[in-house]
Amino acid sequence: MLRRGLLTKGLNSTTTPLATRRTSRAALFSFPRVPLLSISSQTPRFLSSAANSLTHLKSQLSDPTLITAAGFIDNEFIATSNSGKHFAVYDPAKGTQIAHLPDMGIEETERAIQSAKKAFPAWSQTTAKERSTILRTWYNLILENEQDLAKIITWENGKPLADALGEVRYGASFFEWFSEEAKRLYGEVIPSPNRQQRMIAIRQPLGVVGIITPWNFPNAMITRKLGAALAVGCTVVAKPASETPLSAVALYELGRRAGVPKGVIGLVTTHHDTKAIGKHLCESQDISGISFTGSTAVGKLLLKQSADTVKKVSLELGGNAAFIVFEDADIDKAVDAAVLAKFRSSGQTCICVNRFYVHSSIKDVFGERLREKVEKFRVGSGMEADTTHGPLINKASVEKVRSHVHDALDHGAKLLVGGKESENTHGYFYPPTVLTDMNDNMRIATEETFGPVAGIFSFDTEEEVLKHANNTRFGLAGYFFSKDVSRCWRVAESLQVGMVGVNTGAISSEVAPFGGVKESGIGREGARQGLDEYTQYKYINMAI
Ligand SMILES: NC(=O)c1ccc[n+]([C@@H]2O[C@H](COP(=O)([O-])OP(=O)(O)OC[C@H]3O[C@@H](n4cnc5c(N)ncnc54)[C@H](O)[C@@H]3O)[C@@H](O)[C@H]2O)c1
Ligand SMILES: O=CCCC(=O)O
Repeated sequence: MLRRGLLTKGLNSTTTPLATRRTSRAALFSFPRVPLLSISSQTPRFLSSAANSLTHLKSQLSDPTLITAAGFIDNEFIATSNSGKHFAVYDPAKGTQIAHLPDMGIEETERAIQSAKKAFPAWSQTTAKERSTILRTWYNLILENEQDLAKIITWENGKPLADALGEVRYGASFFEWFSEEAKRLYGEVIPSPNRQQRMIAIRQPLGVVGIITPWNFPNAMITRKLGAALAVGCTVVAKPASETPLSAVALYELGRRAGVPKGVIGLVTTHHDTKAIGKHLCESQDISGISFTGSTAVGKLLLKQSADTVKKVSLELGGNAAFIVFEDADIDKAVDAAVLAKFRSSGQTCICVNRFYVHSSIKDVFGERLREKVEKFRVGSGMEADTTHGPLINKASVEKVRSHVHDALDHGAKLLVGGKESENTHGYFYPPTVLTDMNDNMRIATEETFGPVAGIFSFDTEEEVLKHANNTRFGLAGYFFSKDVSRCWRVAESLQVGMVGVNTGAISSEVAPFGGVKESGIGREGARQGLDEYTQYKYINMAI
């Protein structure tokens, strides 16, 4: 399952570091080694090492101009911050620095806001067809550059190249979808109760919106928001995660080429000033809406910070998905879906399963078949062709996953596979792990692990499992397997979540409303509902 420098102690131990054991293909993507230092200890020599890495990355692309270590304000790439500070971006498969981006602050954010504010009147008055054409052109450019965009995702996020390519296409699908939906922003003609009045409701763009995105889908989480915002005529100031800003910059370069007018899209890159910039976006009277994807804790903070200016806030937050396998399920299909729904992006998606509930009569066979599948995973650098699962994003993520596994074992869980880390890896890896005999006293029962750990709980009745599945403040996604049609309706309607997969582990699509209930969020992305987050109704009463 684990290989090269990642081999698990006790399974197949080795002392050779990953970096020295690359395949020839992977060697194409190896970077000069740069010592790990904290950002505050950066020196010019240090910056130049990262610049070398960046030059090396560029040389691997068909179009090197897609990578720029810069933010984007007023249609210009800005490579230095006002403070002169930079922050580092790491390759999570090696733990080495690959780029330094300008660590922007309030001043640059305000400049981006003012630029977007200035651009709003003209952009909001373009026709739907004009906006649609620009989005469609941008979509085509993304597909033309999909291989390069995928490499950039893998470099900074770590996911396997094939998954990164999947993300690029998924991300592009939001531009395609919203280029079409732009033309269908229909209002309503309301049958008037008064013969002397005619009533209509039109839909108008909010204005300038602030967008904050996470690192787990560095491309698609931006396009899902940008596509909808631009389609209705909003202008945008976006702040990508500091772990993965290069994907955002590459998208912006393609947006510039697609003809997005000056000021319509701004991009502020930051690490140190993340909190201050988030607060500034929320409190600015020139920002009319906030759209955030990330953790529930930060989402709550942004919601509070937006209260004083009464902003429309759209939140796509954390989850704690249950995956229920009833006694009448097709077990093989359930196991295949479990692999996808749990281990996609090494467990780092918001809709990843956090708790498996398997009927007690099939718990052992389900666990055994899942173990067999997981043992076949190939964990390693996302750049290597046979890698099925990449690293986690950073050290803190590995520590959280480790603590969840230790906590489960301390409370009586049994390890079916994984759980033992290599001492020889340079990146942020955790071995895909399956635990059984889980119980409610374990942290995994209530906290989102956001990593490659499947914990199997057992149950006996439908009533009991629904109670457990819904016993959480999260409500993003839920999955279940059953062949009983009545039960399928019953359970789908009873799960307290925004999205349900019935006999499937793959639910994401640009045409479907993505979002959660309870503390998993407010609002929907994708689908026609995705436009609602960026528009408001205006009622017009016309006396005749
Ligand atoms: N519901 C969804 O669609 C969805 C999608 C992806 C990720 N997520 C959730 O995101 C979490 C993982 O992502 P993460 O660790 O990057 O989340 P995070 O909340 O730490 O970061 C998300 C973004 O918010 C920024 N940020 C952090 N603190 C901030 C602050 N005080 N003010 C303003 N911005 C701030 C980060 O820089 C990043 O850009 C998980 O909980 C996952 O479930 C949800
Ligand atoms: O991580 C959250 C988004 C995942 C998806 O859109 O499928």
